[in-house]
Amino acid sequence: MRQRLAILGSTGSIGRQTLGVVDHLPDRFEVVALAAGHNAELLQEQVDRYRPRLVSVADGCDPRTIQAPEVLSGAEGLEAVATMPEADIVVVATSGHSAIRPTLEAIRRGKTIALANKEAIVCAGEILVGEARRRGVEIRPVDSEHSAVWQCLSVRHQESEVDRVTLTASGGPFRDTPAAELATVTVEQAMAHPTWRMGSKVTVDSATLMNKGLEVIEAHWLFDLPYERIDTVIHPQSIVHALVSFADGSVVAHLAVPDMRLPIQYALTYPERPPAPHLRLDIAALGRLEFSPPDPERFPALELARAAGEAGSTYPTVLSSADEVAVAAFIAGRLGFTGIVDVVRAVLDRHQPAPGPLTLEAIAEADAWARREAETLIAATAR
Ligand SMILES: NC(=O)C1=CN([C@@H]2O[C@H](COP(=O)(O)OP(=O)(O)OC[C@H]3O[C@@H](n4cnc5c(N)ncnc54)[C@H](OP(=O)(O)O)[C@@H]3O)[C@@H](O)[C@H]2O)C=CC1
Ligand SMILES: CC(=O)[C@@H](O)[C@H](O)COP(=O)(O)O
Ligand SMILES: [Mn+2]
Repeated sequence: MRQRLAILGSTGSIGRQTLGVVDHLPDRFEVVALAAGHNAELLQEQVDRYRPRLVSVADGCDPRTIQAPEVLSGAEGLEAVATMPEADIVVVATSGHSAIRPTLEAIRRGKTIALANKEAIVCAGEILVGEARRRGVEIRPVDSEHSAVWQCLSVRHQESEVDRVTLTASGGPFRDTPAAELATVTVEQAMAHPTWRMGSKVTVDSATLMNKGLEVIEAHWLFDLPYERIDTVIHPQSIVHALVSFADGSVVAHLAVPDMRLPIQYALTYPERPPAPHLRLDIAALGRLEFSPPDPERFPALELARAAGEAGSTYPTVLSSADEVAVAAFIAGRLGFTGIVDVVRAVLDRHQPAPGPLTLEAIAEADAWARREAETLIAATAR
């Protein structure tokens, strides 16, 4: 029987590549629900091609512009897609924070989660992973490094035998840029990722290395590892996606072409590996694979994120929300590149988490507060 997919963020980079995987394996998958933001034209094309029963658009996009059996909108629509009774697997590929509650509700209904969105797990990892464990629900990583760790961990081992995991980072377009030049780099330069074609927010995060910082927090929750056992290493070729070191000194690495269709396909077909001839790695043609430590002076985002992760509570939410506002301001030309991390640090410094256990309400409050603080700081910088 075909697996039935609900895709949150179908018009984005991951969403479109997920539909590419469906095209490649049409006998395995059926698309039953799609949610997008504002790209109504592309969503309609997807509806015409994949015939989902349920569709949703974000607030501000008129649902009447879409012709489908059922069209919803806003937060309720996104949640309806995530919890659609017919769906077996929910692909969470929206950008930003909107998928936190829909992902939790999907877990509560026993859906398998194919998780690309890292912001949800960064902000609410404790809640989402806790709920998934209690209900025996699988959260399958789509983010390339986490898919790689997941695959490395599939070698037979005891939990206590895992020494550490290492996430690779391309280093982004400014890997070799001197510190003095970083303040004046352009949006166009930041968008020119050396190895991956992705949405704009994650591309800028790769340039600051905030992406890797968010991924350290993501790894902490997905693999239940303390922060001191999660490393990062610069690897410009993006061929090795992660490595797992075991107690006996063995290091198991995952290598693949830098193409998201591979981790997406693995998350959808796990534990099977149907052929994907278009994703072959030509080992002999690789030449050199390089590795070096990240430079904390030029790329302070990495340590800032790690500290926010270690502080826990709503600090990761504040990190993520302030970063989202600062990245948007950078893209809009209202903030310099190095200003992104300055703003995030300043907002984190001012944060006072509410006492008590982490709840979705506390996350929403911290999110709104951090966005306001970040906007105020950016407006002051621009004056
Ligand atoms: N791209 C990649 O290679 C990778 C991405 N990721 C992560 O995956 C997530 C998605 O990234 P990416 O695909 O690059 O991002 P894009 O910006 O390309 O796509 C985002 C998608 O989310 C939709 N969307 C945004 N807000 C809402 C909302 N409120 N309601 C419904 N839909 C919404 C957009 O709709 P629309 O365009 O119609 O407005 C679009 O379909 C991010 O968290 C990113 O960090 C992780 C690893 C790799
Ligand atoms: C494809 C993917 O998983 C991205 O998150 C990627 O990791 C970004 O590249 P960087 O290694 O430059 O952050
Ligand atoms: Mn990644």
